[in-house]
Amino acid sequence: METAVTVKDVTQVYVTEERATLAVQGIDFAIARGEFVSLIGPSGCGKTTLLSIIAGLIRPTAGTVTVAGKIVNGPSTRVGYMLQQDYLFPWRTIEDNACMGLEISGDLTKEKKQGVLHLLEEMGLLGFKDYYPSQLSGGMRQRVALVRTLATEPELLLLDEPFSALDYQTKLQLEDLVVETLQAKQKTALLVTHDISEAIAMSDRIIVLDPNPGRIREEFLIPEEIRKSVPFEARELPGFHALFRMIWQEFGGHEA
Ligand SMILES: Nc1ncnc2c1ncn2[C@@H]1O[C@H](COP(=O)(O)OP(=O)(O)OP(=O)(O)O)[C@@H](O)[C@H]1O
Repeated sequence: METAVTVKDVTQVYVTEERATLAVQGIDFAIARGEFVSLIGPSGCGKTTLLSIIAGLIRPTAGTVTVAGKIVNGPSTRVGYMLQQDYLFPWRTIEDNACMGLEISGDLTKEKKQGVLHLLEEMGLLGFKDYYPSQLSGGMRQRVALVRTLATEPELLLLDEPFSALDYQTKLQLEDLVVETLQAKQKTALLVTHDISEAIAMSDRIIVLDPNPGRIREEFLIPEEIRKSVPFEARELPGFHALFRMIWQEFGGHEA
């Protein structure tokens, strides 16, 4: 299987005037092309730190990351980032917001713009292309953020709790849409979430981190019957509940 991402012996120490914090230590994992991996673990175990390192936003104190065989040493269009907040510009239309990533990378050709319109259509947003963000619901705005992220055709999508600000029903709908879209486009994804159900329903594999310092504690491979179902239906399978209980017990029934 082709490797899309390698994280090799990554350690991050944050140094401030008051203290040095060992945020993550000796993190090693790889993600295959087209694989969907979730990172879960207690607050402060270094999930966002790891995503920021993989995105090239911060340089690790030690270790290396590669995406599509190239060492990450700064932000690049090979990596797309989707966050809890949509960060749409209120004064730009939906179409113009969706084109932002391409505009910033100086890549907004006629064909690429056509691609954005196609993505908006796939997300059921084409009829809203001339609207402004304030005229859309939270779920629709997150779909625009997804279009903006996919428009630059990244090799890897980093998803940092992109559904946590949405109501439960919208969150379930968006989970299905994201999984179906990423599978159809054979995209590689790394999701950070506090929601164990979301991680099981969406992923091929879950990496559990321990805090102080952040280290890999355990990995769970998601059984095929769950992987083959869309997240909403996966939640109904008996194997889903067994896995949920197992991971829940790993956390001692505490917050993930
Ligand atoms: N810029 C920074 N400067 C100093 N310390 C930091 C910085 N960013 C994170 N940390 C520390 O590094 C550790 C890991 O933080 P990080 O935000 O990566 O964890 P997390 O697992 O994403 O947390 P949460 O689930 O609460 O979002 C924490 O102890 C945090 O206080």
